[in-house]
Amino acid sequence: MTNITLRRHLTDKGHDPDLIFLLEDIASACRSTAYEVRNGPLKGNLGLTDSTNVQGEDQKPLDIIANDIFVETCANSPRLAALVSEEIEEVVWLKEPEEGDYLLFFDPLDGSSNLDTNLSVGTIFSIMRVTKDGDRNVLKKGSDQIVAGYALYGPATMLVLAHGHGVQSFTLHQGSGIFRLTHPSLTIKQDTPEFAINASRQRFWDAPIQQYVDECLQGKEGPRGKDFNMRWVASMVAEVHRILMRGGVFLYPLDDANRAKGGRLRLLYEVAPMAMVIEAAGGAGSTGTERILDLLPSEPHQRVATILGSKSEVDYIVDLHTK
Ligand SMILES: O=P(O)(O)OC[C@H]1O[C@](O)(COP(=O)(O)O)[C@@H](O)[C@@H]1O
Ligand SMILES: [Mg+2]
Ligand SMILES: [Mg+2]
Repeated sequence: MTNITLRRHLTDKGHDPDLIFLLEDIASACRSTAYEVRNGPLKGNLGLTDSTNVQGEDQKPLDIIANDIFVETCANSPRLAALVSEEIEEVVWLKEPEEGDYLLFFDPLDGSSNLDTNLSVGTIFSIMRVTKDGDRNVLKKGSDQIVAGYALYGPATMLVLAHGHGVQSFTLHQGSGIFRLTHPSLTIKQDTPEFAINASRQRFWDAPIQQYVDECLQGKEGPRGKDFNMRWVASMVAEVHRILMRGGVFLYPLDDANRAKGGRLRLLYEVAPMAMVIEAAGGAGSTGTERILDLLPSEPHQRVATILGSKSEVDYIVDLHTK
């Protein structure tokens, strides 16, 4: 562990004090969420609530608790103009937007189907800027993000950030509650023998995904000439973190069962932030036909096909789509 705290790191990189203020609020919300997740079974916060979110998905008590923590903790950030959350249907405007103000996008609890089984979950977030006074447009490209990252609530709580200076990971020190820099420069291996996909959906996949997985499963005897390993945690934060640590590719493609909805994962607060982290670490993110960071959303909760991870593997899957 180094002695470099999150605040010191952000200050050393010369960020605007209002942005540091907002990032410290986000870190504080992640710390509180980690506490609630750890104590979920003791506080009776597992299982389901009676409510569903805007996407028609069942909400868990901790989805709502984490969302409330983020709204309460970040709403007073001086230059934060609006919040877009997976758990809130409408954009929450906090002030009249002025040029240079911030927009915060977040998935308060990602992978929440893992809560009842005590597996890793996380929070995903992204920050963009208001480009002119009075502009209430939150539908911006991923390439407009100025900071993106996630918190992983695993055996250790980690905060991973991409903010124009590579990718770093900070680990929450349980005693002091301070996030300390533990991984100063994360890069993703270009090549990987590991893929992640929910294989129970195989009958719905399009031909390029069928071919890709089929070739991986053939191993050394197949056209790829090497054996592949497979993992599926069903928690995107956990999968992306594994990919940052040891390489790999994550797929949640468009398929016959999710095509009408546009895919499974949400662009603005799940996929675009992860694509920014992955690209900043040297990886790639694509829908199969387009770079994720180039997509212009048409609504705040838009879903998108997702292929993220080691660059040569993502490129290989994109090639299969163009053939
Ligand atoms: O249950 P499935 O279909 O495997 O989907 C798992 C995916 O859904 C997610 O849980 C969606 O996120 P939420 O938990 O925020 O709804 C991802 O983290 C994960 O990759
Ligand atoms: Mg999610
Ligand atoms: Mg969620």
